[in-house]
Amino acid sequence: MSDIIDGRAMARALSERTAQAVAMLKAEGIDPTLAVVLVGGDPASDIYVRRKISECRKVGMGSIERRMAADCGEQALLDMIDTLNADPAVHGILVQLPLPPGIDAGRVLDRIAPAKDVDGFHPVNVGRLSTGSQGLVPCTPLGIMMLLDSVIDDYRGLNVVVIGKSNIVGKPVAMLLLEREATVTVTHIETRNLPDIARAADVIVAAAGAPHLVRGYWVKPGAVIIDVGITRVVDHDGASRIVGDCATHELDHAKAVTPVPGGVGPMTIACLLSNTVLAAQRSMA
Ligand SMILES: Nc1nc2c(c(=O)[nH]1)N[C@@H](CN(C=O)c1ccc(C(=O)N[C@@H](CCC(=O)O)C(=O)O)cc1)CN2
Repeated sequence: MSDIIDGRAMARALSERTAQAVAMLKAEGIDPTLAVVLVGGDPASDIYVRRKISECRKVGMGSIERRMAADCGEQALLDMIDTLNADPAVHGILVQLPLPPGIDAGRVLDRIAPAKDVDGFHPVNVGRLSTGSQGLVPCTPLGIMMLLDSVIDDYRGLNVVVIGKSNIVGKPVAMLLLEREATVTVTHIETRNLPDIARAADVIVAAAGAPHLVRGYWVKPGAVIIDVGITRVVDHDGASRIVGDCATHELDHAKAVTPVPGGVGPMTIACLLSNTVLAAQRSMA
């Protein structure tokens, strides 16, 4: 039977440490504050934004919520970001993704001041991550590394297969793993013989957004499996539930797996708060 890596418990522990760091900053006269921008009315994004604001409150962090209509226009959004960039009371800025059609996400993310880019998506932070220098690291990959650290001491020479080459998860997590001297293979939609490649892995990070893509026979005994997928499916009886990228019920021979829900997802928001504390601490310097 494989171990289940409890993302909820780890996120709670991280948030407790963040709450302590927030209290220390406040004692020094800094009130760490996160600005969250939501454009349009995507229901899932609305839930994530509410959760981010409520988690800020729980750790004693300040938050600013800015909601804009889907048709607000790119320039209005860029102006909003300029205002938040210039506000010394704001330490972290996040624009919830995806953005509505007609708004260029690249231009929007480029506009956020790198020192306040707590999502770590700005090209300056992407560059810092790829050169192993100090920047802000994207939240989901940061959370994945913390989950992996709970079961792996030494990554040197381990074969890691990352499934999915997104800018938010696949590419940055590959960079973090390379930094630890793992041997990293990033696969994507055009990759041939994916099951064979996966079967050679000591660690699989499945971030394809394809429900139950990773089957039991893809996984070698003792491998560690990180499931990043979150897809809502509707059962025969009409009830909806969330499933990951891995057929977890076939993975008893793995060493450890992350559940969906309750694995990587909760770490994303906890890491967002810890990145905001980091940005606030750096702003003091
Ligand atoms: N600007 C950003 N946009 C998006 C990001 C991001 O990191 N920055 N990531 C995702 C959405 N996301 C946070 O924004 C996010 C997704 C899922 C979860 C989560 O806790 N999921 C739960 C299950 C879902 C549920 O119960 O509704 C879990 O896995 O246990 C948190 C945050 C895209 N956009």
